[in-house]
Amino acid sequence: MSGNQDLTTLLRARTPLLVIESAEEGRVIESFRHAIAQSLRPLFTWSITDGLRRIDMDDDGEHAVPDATMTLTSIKQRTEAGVFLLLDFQPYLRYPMTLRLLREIVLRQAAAEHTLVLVGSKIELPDDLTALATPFQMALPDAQAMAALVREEAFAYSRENSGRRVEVDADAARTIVRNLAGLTHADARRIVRKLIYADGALGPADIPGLAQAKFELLDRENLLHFEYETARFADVAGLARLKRWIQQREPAFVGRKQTVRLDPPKGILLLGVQGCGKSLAAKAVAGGFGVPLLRLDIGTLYNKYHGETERNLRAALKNAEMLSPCVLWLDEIEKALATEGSDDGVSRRVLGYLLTWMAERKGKVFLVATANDVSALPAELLRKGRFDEIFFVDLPGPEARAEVLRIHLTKRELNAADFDLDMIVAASDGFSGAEIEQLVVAALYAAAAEDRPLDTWHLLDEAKLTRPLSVMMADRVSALREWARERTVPAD
Ligand SMILES: Nc1ncnc2c1ncn2[C@@H]1O[C@H](COP(=O)(O)OP(=O)(O)OP(=O)(O)O)[C@@H](O)[C@H]1O
Repeated sequence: MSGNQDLTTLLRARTPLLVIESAEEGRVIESFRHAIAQSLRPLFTWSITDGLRRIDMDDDGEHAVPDATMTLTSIKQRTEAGVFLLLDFQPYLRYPMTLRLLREIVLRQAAAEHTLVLVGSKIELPDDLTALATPFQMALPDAQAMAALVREEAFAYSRENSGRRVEVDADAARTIVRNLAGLTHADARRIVRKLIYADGALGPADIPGLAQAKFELLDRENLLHFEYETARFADVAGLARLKRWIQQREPAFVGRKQTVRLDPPKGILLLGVQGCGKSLAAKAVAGGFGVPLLRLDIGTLYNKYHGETERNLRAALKNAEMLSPCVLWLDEIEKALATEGSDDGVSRRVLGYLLTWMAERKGKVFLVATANDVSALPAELLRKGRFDEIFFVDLPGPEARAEVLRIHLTKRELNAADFDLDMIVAASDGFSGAEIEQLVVAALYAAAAEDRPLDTWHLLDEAKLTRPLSVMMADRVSALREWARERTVPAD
């Protein structure tokens, strides 16, 4: 359960034991102060430092000593039913006497209908108590509360800086408020303060920093990778159709106002020959949408957390939703989802969960799955409607090869016009983008060894020495192309 309304209901119902996992103790206490007004019961807090204190009215100064057992005994003896917030009580849950007293109070073996509330960042109950406890989740702040929090922080900055006003870009501020969703008050406040105090302004330049800070807060278990480097489409040679597809969908994905209502795009599968730019394209999709890129390596989830794959997948996808709008990249999806083999049905359950999530996800999470080996991909994943489109990323044709050369020469501060690109393009037939890049890298070493500037001949010599994958694994590549012809759309 969550929300202040629900809390009032739980107190009215005289729920005997509530468990609240939250690091925001102050907010929990405040919520109870509000909720208690209608329940007509006295409200107490207990902590090891202050003992038991009444907080809904002036304290009577009659504090029980901080000892946990004595406190519970005194609660048990009270005839007037009260609500008791036990702060950081976890360490005492290992003592038999404490547990017995808790159970007696909760089971109303005492006369009064008390409500005990365990509050702490992490609370693990013994089985006996779990059955008697009601977990309660504090409501996260809504957009209105986030906007108020941003205003408060801007005001605080101004007060501390001799009245200097924070420069606020209205559009960026709206995006910031939207992107704070999913954070607690304390975390959101920390981030906003950092953004404001960095330069006394809130503007578009703060949005990537916000995504990164939010990622660091949410993905504490390192289930996802935040890809700091997203590519620009200009860094990717070829793939014209894929680029056009993304550009057409960008307004609908980011939610820009349009005359016609378009369904937001959900995701694509990039299948293709190794080294032809699938990973690069995934990065460029995030760059094209102007949102962060998160990579989920399902294969690592299996190895890293043996026996907890499904729980972690669920947590990773939830984190991605909290970080939306974003692109979620599932790399080498076939390795994780191959349902043949003996892993006790884990991959089948993982696939099932992923398919359900794809169909029902709420946040703006655009999925980019990449795969090399179609034979290992489960048929369910390829069924119509799962992805918006399945693109095939083939070996680059002559024009795309020239572009790959231009991109990688320019990256190394060389002028592509100084080279005979036509000759190199002809000599690199069947090369992948990665192999062409390697050509440039190796030729540069050869030129450096001769102490001469790089020229066309260095590149041609290296091309002669290269045996591309498409030759070494000709059968596999042609089988993949054959398969793709009928079932996919060419990315170029
Ligand atoms: N179309 C391209 N344009 C520019 N560079 C490219 C292109 N294709 C590949 N490259 C270069 O090759 C590198 C490796 O390519 P990338 O990892 O994107 O291929 P991939 O298809 O994902 O390969 P794999 O299936 O092995 O993961 C890229 O980082 C980039 O430098």
